[in-house]
Amino acid sequence: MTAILTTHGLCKNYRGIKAVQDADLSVARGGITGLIGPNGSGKSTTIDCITGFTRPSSGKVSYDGQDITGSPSYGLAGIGLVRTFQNVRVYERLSVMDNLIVASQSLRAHGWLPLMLRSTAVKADEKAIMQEALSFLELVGMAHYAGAPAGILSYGQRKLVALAACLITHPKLIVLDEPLAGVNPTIIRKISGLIETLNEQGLTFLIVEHNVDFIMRHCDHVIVMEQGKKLTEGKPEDVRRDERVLEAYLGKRVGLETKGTAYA
Ligand SMILES: Nc1ncnc2c1ncn2[C@@H]1O[C@H](COP(=O)(O)OP(=O)(O)OP(=O)(O)O)[C@@H](O)[C@H]1O
Repeated sequence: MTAILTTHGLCKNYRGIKAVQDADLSVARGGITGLIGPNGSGKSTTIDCITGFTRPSSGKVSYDGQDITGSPSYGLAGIGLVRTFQNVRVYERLSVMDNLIVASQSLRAHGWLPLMLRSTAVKADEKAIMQEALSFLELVGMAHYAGAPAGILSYGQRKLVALAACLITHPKLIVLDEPLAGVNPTIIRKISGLIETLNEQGLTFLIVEHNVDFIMRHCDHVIVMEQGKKLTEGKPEDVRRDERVLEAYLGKRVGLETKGTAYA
């Protein structure tokens, strides 16, 4: 498989802290790549650099044949690179439907005059967006909340809406930052199923997640970070057995398969 995203020599320093050091990473187009590592190993900083939420200190990020190093996040959504957050973000006072419409509208440009006059093109566009938003809410199982304020949703439900808000931008690559953290087993199963279904439809995923069982089951490639550097990468079954990973991630005497997780 060819790479949709690569980093070369990626570094990010925060004053004295080398959060990411010389990381060469690759995400295969059409695959599900997992990024794991102990707390503080640089996973979040890496995806922040990739998705334009922080500027790398040095190194290069390439996506879909373009150099996107340091590009702001809002520009990246327009070329199909979007992400979710560990601390899920929704507009609490807007309805669930409007949350998706805002995500969609950020990519559409009608110009101020057609918008002010609510031209036929704008009205037709609005109707199409609403239909599309509803279909994505149905996909994530949240259509019955379409008219409800997003502020009433549980943490797990917000994660589903945030995923739908990504999908309405028609991404090629979605970066998921700890999609399972803090959600119940039912929503974990829902999110797992959605990732599989969307991937079968051609969507590429890069997933940062502490739930190692989930990563091993769903990813076709796993990258392991330790202390800001790439420790190793490979197929889940190889990474699972790698002594360096066991040592770095969990301590020498504990195998990855023995770590208890909420994943069912
Ligand atoms: N804004 C910041 N300012 C200073 N140091 C930071 C900042 N962000 C991250 N760091 C440091 O960079 C290192 C890597 O942090 P990062 O959050 O990327 O790790 P992580 O692997 O995502 O950890 P976790 O799994 O706990 O979320 C840590 O030592 C962290 O304290």
